[in-house]
Amino acid sequence: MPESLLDKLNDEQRAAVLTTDPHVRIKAGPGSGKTRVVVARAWYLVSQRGIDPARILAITFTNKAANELKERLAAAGVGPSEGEAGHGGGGQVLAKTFHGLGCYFLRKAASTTPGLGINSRFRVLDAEQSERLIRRAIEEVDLEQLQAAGQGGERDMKGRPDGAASVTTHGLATPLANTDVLQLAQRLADLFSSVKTGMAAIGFHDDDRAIEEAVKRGVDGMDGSRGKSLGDKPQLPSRFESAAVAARWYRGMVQKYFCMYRRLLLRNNAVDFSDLICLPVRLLDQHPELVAAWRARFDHILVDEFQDTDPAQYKLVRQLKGPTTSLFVVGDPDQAIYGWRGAEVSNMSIYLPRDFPDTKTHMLSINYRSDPAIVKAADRVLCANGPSDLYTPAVPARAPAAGRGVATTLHVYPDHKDEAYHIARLIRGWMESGEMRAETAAPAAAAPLLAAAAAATAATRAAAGQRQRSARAGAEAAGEERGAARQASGNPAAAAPREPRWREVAVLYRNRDLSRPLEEAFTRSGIPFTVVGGQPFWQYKEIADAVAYMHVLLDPLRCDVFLERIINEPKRSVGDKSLLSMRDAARAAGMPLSQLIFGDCVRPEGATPPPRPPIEALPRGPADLAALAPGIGPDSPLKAVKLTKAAAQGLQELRGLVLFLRDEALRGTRMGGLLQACLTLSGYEAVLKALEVEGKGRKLTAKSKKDVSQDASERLERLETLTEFAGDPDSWIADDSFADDAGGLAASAAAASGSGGAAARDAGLLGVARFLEHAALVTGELGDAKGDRNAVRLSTLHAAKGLEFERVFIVGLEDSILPSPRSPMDEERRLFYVGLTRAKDQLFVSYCKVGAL
Ligand SMILES: Nc1ncnc2c1ncn2[C@@H]1O[C@H](COP(=O)(O)OP(=O)(O)OP(=O)(O)O)[C@@H](O)[C@H]1O
Repeated sequence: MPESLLDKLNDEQRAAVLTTDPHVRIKAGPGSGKTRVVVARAWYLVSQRGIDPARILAITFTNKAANELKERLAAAGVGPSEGEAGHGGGGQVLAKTFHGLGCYFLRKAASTTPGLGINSRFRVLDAEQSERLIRRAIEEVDLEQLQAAGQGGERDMKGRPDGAASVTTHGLATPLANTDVLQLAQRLADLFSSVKTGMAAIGFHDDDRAIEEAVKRGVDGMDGSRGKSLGDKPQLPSRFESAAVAARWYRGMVQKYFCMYRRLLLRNNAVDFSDLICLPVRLLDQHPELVAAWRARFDHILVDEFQDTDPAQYKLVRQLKGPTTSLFVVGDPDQAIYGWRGAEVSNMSIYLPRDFPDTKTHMLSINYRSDPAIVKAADRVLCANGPSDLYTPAVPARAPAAGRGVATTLHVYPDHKDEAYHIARLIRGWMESGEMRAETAAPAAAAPLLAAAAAATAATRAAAGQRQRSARAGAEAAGEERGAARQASGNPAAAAPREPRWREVAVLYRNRDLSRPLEEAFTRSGIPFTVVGGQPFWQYKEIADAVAYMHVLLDPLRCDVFLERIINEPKRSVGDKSLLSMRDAARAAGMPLSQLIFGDCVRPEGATPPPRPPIEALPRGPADLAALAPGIGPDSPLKAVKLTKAAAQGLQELRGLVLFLRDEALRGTRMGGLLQACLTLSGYEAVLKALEVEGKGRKLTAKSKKDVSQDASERLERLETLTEFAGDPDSWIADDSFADDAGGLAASAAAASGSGGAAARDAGLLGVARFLEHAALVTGELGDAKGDRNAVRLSTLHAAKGLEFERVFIVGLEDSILPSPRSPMDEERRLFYVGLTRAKDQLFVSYCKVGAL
């Protein structure tokens, strides 16, 4: 393989790979072999130029791309072999996403750099967790303002005067319902991210002036270029005399929320996704010794999908790049589709050649993927964006496909239901006619497997909430397979059907809403499908709850955002009123809520836990837990909190649970075991099991058609998937940032394993920390957990980036949908271009006369 790697490149690709220029920019059109070039470059540097692999840093945009890169490097002999931790030590290329790299950097830096406010066991909050914390920040600011205004008395859950949720500022009270807090938090999440990125990019990190300025820029940026307006913001007081005053007020509030949010992050020993880039940038700005150490580490930095970098990411690359480090970036400005989240295509088109004037540009223009008609159609869409320096017309490598019909067609339908129905019919037709079936018949023994595959597809669909219907459809599909096979021949050996290639078909759309009619039509037609970019697995409530329990277990004294999530989940009588009283007590005592609750009962990290009780004394459920924790001491501020008897009992059970599980972790119990024990002992599983039995025939809500029992069994299924996953560390430890420096966790895990032996990689608190890091870093990318099922892909255009399919449908080409009025037209064209160029053989684009769903 290694010798032939260069032989597999075309002239353009080879010239790029073999370059000796220090700064190289590769403009790679769709289907032109970007990944092939990055892999070949790393291989070439190591095997032909004798570079130590550990002196190469490869940065990708998604975990999927990072994994693919690592696999291909391993296959080419320059990556970690199977089972090895890919941490870049021991002569391995360090291949990370930007966020993975930031996390790796911060874990190392947090233990040696004072003043960061987090330790090296910091946790990474995913988008949903950050939003939760922002909601808490809004509530805290609100409360501070109320207290400053001298308003007390009865309060609701958020500490506001009962029944009158309000944001009070400068004497102006504005009704702000809980739904508005939710909305505001969503908007602030985007805004805070752009504020942080802005501050990092210009090198202002901490002082109030810098924050004020960055907030102003962020707010103004949202108003203009991102298509949102101040008027969009929830419940702006109507009595401001002018828009300018309203804007000033809003900025002032945003700044307060921002500062409070940062305080809460530290209190939770947490960073959010933007921090993973912005904190390393800040540390490198402020600590020249870190810059020197990191720059000395790499001779070569390779960056994939460079067009999607934001200003802070680009700055990080420059900070890590020493004067003699070579920079090799690959990207396609014509596929830049993330402007809405801060990506700057100018990093590739303008700033790189400006910052490194000797930058050499290579063009990869040969498209190996698509039929020439598709290449031509896509190019025409792009040309409408006007001239660009880095544009070269794509050259199709393939000849037009013979006998496959027209490569590109436009369809018009009356409405989206009809559109979905016709697409389903077409796809079924292809499979039934044998046109899209595997070339060779599956071996006879595989027939049951085929049925299993169809049923498995249906079962996976169940995870998205359509279990019974899909299962029926899957079973029908499988039945049809068997029927067709029986008919085909009386010979049992020849009865094996050729497998339909469902996975080679994709339906792409601009908005997620458009998947609904498609899902319905496909379910009715028995077409196995998977929704990419649907609800990510990690964001299902029960999964997020289980993860929150593990966070509490890992760091029980700094975990408020997770503790509040599970304090009454499952119900243990610790309701809103109790929580509010405890929050007050914690505030008065100047400590986090988590410390108030667990401060006197959990053992610190390095402590030796008592021996495990004999089997008969082990707890079996919530009722056994209370006795495990010591009673609340007379000096504890918790003692003064007035709780009902039931709430006090519930709290004591939670204390017992956390103490027990943490002791188990300190004894070296492995991650999968801890998770299972938590779900059993907390009663979480039992509650769902009871609902599964008792909820038959009851609807979840008046509106929802879903049955309580069905919902419970789907949740249980997902929890089962999670525990299985947790019990298989190879699937989540490959690339964690604890590899070199576990901040004491490795030592405690080793100690826990006893007799000086090496602890399992997933043992104890280190195992928990590794698991949680994986969960946080992949959380946004897991719409379609594995992506390897044989099913039609339903996907947003954004989520289809980097993928390819034989036949692609792009639906909903209507003015209000694609192009979206909320995004600049040139970016919408690029998005369309990305969609078009996913197709290898056939492309179907459609719009409806009545666009509304
Ligand atoms: N030199 C080559 N000879 C033959 N096939 C090639 C060559 N280079 C790339 N390919 C094939 O072209 C296809 C597209 O490559 P790849 O997926 O790397 O494209 P890409 O540049 O990442 O595309 P996009 O940006 O559209 O996602 C792959 O199937 C790949 O194997």
